[in-house]
Amino acid sequence: MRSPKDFFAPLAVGAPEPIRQIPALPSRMIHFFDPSNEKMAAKVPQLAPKVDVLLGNLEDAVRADRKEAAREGLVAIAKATDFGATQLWTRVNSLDSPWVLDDLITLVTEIGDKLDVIMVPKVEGAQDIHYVDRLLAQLEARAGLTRPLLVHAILETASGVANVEEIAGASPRMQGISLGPADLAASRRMKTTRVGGGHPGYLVRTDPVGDDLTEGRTTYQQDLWHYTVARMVDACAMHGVLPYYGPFGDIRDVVACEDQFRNAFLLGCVGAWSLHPAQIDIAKRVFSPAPDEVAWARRVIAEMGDGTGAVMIDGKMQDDASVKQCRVVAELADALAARDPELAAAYEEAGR
Ligand SMILES: CC(=O)SCCNC(=O)CCNC(=O)[C@H](O)C(C)(C)COP(=O)(O)OP(=O)(O)OC[C@H]1O[C@@H](n2cnc3c(N)ncnc32)[C@H](O)[C@@H]1OP(=O)(O)O
Ligand SMILES: CC(=O)C(=O)O
Ligand SMILES: [Mg+2]
Repeated sequence: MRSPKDFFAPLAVGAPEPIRQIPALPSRMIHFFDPSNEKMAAKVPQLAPKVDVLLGNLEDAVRADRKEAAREGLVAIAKATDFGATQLWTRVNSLDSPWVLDDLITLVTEIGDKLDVIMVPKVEGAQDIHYVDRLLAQLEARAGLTRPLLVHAILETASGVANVEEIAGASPRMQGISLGPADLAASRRMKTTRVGGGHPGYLVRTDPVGDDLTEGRTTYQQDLWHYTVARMVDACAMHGVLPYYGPFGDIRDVVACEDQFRNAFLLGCVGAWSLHPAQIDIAKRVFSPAPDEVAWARRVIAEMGDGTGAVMIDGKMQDDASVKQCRVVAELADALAARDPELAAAYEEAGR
């Protein structure tokens, strides 16, 4: 086991100092693109100002015979593009694949100064993060990087979920964790055939009235991902890293996508993946607190003064605990407004 003190020292001579706090940068949508797909790649410069995070995907959804092209495509795009305040992330291939070593060596060496976060798929436990942590330190030292790359784990195996707390705390590089519902469903041998979202068969039913077991019994669909998302949020909060909902594969169903993203937002997630341009605005809308909620939060904070004691506002009791929730909302709103002038104006207007 690593001593907590080791977290303050680089894992290779010449590597940058580990960071002590994960920056709370806006990351409402992690927008995936395949750098080997010319049509998608061509859209990157116009998408960059519209998203918080652009992610060049090298793993699943990139054909095996396009892996090298995707890696080289990402290097070329990163070198040629000014991303402004938008973060550039990548998802490398899984640690047991024939591609991941070259992914990491090439990307850190060629564009390590442009990349913010490396997403690692199919993380099973702290050992996977430790492996990546040391390798990144060696590569950073060799590339002369001055800023450490951060690591994001995808929670998409049964053992990953069982070990999520140790994964979240495995390295000072840990930036966040995303739910990976598709691989997770396969790993758990769930009987679904979808990428995220609900299932009409997963439900509860009200009791029968009299002897009729079929009529008049309302059913309520349940959320397949509630347990995992809630557990992931707790693990992330415990270790100061950020939780995300992952992908919603039914691109056409923008309504259910918004519902699933909102559940994750309310439970504590800071963002979700957008797989298609149609999902960008959904994530932006959902993961930006609503202007009336922000106005309310700011009002509670103002009326609570030093934040202690109890007051009544519009018939609702407020105390130290509710003001803390309001600060979460207000601080998120401030961070997003600093990046998004339209949102800043909407928050301003709602507060009048
Ligand atoms: C379980 C997981 O691992 S999820 C993560 C891995 N999966 C991914 O990354 C998937 C990324 N997305 C995609 O591959 C595509 O969006 C698909 C396959 C889902 C749909 O692609 P298409 O059938 O081309 O969608 P559609 O025809 O609606 O696309 C419209 C336009 O948007 C472009 N586009 C589609 N998705 C993206 C994207 N993610 N980023 C940028 N542009 C995109 C298309 O190239 C097309 O461009 P055009 O107008 O110049 O022809
Ligand atoms: C997100 C992802 O990789 C999955 O759902 O499998
Ligand atoms: Mg996966």
